[in-house]
Formats: sequence, structure tokens, C-alpha cells
Amino acid sequence: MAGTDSGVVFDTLVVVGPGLIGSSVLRRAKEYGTLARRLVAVDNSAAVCARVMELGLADEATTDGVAAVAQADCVMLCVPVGAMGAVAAQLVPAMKPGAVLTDVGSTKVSVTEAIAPSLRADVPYVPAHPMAGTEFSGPDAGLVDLFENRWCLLTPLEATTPQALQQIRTLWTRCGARLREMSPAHHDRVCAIVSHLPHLLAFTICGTADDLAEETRSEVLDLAASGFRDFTRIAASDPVMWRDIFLANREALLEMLGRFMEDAQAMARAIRWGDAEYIVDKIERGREIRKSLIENRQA
Ligand SMILES: NC(=O)c1ccc[n+]([C@@H]2O[C@H](COP(=O)([O-])OP(=O)(O)OC[C@H]3O[C@@H](n4cnc5c(N)ncnc54)[C@H](O)[C@@H]3O)[C@@H](O)[C@H]2O)c1
Ligand SMILES: O=C(O)C(=O)C[C@]1(C(=O)O)C=C[C@@H](O)C=C1
Repeated sequence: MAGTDSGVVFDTLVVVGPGLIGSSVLRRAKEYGTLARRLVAVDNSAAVCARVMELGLADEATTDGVAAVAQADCVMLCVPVGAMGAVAAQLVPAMKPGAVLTDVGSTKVSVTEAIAPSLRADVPYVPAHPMAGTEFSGPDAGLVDLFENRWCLLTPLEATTPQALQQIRTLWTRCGARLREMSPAHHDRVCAIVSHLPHLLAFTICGTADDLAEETRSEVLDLAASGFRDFTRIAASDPVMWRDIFLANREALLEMLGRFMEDAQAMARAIRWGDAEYIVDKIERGREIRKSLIENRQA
């Protein structure tokens, strides 16, 4: 296995699920040459494997995951969170002793629990989650600079070895990401509010507007200006990925939704009773948050 100070982080990196996130890692690895010497993509879709090769994203792309991971120094699972457990159960037994297992799933309690039964003492596991993405999916959607200046959240477990953790830290740093470490439970609460709830709201508001357009047979959606359009970008995200995330992070998401509904109710009351001060205060908080994200180059 290659070192972390210079050269490549891993000799052979196998990306399982070379969609938006997996193919962005492959693009980064190809372009900079500092992540791995050999790149292999595994996908259960032969069409995705063919496309990966057409795009020149990997040295090899195959549907035979078991054979592929046997050569790997690192296996990165980039499949939807609902598929992580089954994929790990199939692939981990075939990994070399000492090879590192990692994932990029958007929820961490459910993913670490789903992978736990497949773990081996000689295969260190480092759960990770790059906080970057777009509404697009598949190998064509990846971007070489997707992770540039974005957070990558690491949720190491008790059994995660310091060496494997350092290798995954180095890999994501070389993808351009900034790192934070936290527990899986804390991760899921934070992501419920900053990622999962906003998606839930976007899917819901688009549905509400569409219902209204049907009911009134009017041009509601034709007149949508940029405020509504910003919601539709998020609402265009992949249904399978988001179904899995909502179900996997059920508890934290429902807690945040409950809090949000209380705050929305308070706003409704302020509007009903003409409480201008309350309304201005809430809007000013929103502006402050946007300003601080721009200052930190996160927007
Ligand atoms: N899209 C985002 O914004 C984003 C951001 C950070 C993390 N994530 C996480 O990254 C993971 C991948 O998301 P994505 O947006 O890249 O998805 P994607 O749909 O673009 O790619 C997923 C790939 O996994 C393959 N796949 C599905 N099930 C499989 C299986 N059982 N075996 C092998 N391959 C399989 C699909 O064919 C597809 O090529 C998810 O866990 C998601 O939660 C997504
Ligand atoms: O930018 C987007 O379109 C995204 O949905 C990216 C986003 C997010 O909510 O910020 C989505 C899911 C992730 O797990 C991480 C990032």
C-alpha cells in the first residue's frame, strides 16, 4: 500500500457506484494522479460501466465487484444508502487483508449499522460524507472540482485504525475538501437540518404548486420566477437516492421537520396578527446566514 506523505494515497482504488459522487472522485484521481495509481469502477449496471470506459474515467470498469475488490487497496462505496449493507456483505469478504473500506453515504447511523455485520478485523472502515453535490446523477454528471472547498465529514468508529483514518483524510484533502470529524448520530442530526429537510421542502413545495396549477387550471408554474426556480433545482434530484436518505434518517429528519413546522406556524401567526418586527427579524436572520456562507465561500 502506498504512503500518505507523498506519491499516491492508495495503489489501487476501487469505486463502487461511479455515479455523480463516485465519478467525481475518479475524475479528480485521473486529473491529479495523487489519489491512486490504478482506478477501477464497479457498477451493477453494464451500461454505467461502458460509459465510465467511454469517458476514460477508470483503467477498468466491471460488474464483477468480487473480482475487482480482491485487487483493491481501498474500496469506496458510492451507491445509494439503502444499498450499502447488501453491497458491503457481497464485497467485504473478498477484500485483501489491510485494504481500507470507506463510503460516501449521506446518512451515517444507518450506513454504519448496515455495514457493521460485514466488517472484518483486518479491513479498517472509515465512514465519510462529502458535503457536495448537484441535482444530477450518473457518471456523466461528475465534476473534477466538485469537492473543492466543500466539507467532507468523517465519522470514525472505535475500530477505525489511525492509519486508515489518515489515508482517507489525505484522500479527501487531495480532492480539495475541508475535513470535520464527528459521531454518526451528530452527523445525521446536522445533515437532517442542512440537507435533508431542505430537500423535503423543495419536493413538497413543487408538489403543492403543481397541485394548485391542476386545481385552478392556471399557469402557476409558467410564471415561476427565480425564487421558485431555486427550489426546482433541488427538487430535480434523484428519487431513489432521496427515498433512501429520508427513510434512513427518519428520526432526525422528523425531529427537524417538527421544529420547522413550529417555526412556520409562528411565522403564520406573525403574518396573521401583523407582527412586522417578528417578520423582519426572521428575514434578517436569513440574510445574515446567506452573507456568512458567501464570506466562507460556501454559496
Ligand atoms: N448526489 C449528491 O448530492 C450526494 C452528495 C454526497 C453524498 N451522496 C451519496 O453518495 C452516494 C451516491 O450518490 P450519487 O448521487 O453519486 O448517485 P448516482 O445515482 O449518481 O450513482 C450511484 C451509482 O450506484 C450504482 N449502484 C446502485 N446500486 C448498486 C449496487 N447494488 N451495486 C453496484 N452499483 C450500484 C448505480 O448504477 C449508479 O451508477 C449515495 O449514498 C448518496 O447518498 C450523494
Ligand atoms: O447541491 C445539491 O444539489 C445537493 O443536493 C448536495 C447535498 C446537499 O444537500 O447539500 C445533497 C446531499 C448530500 O449528501 C450532500 C450534499
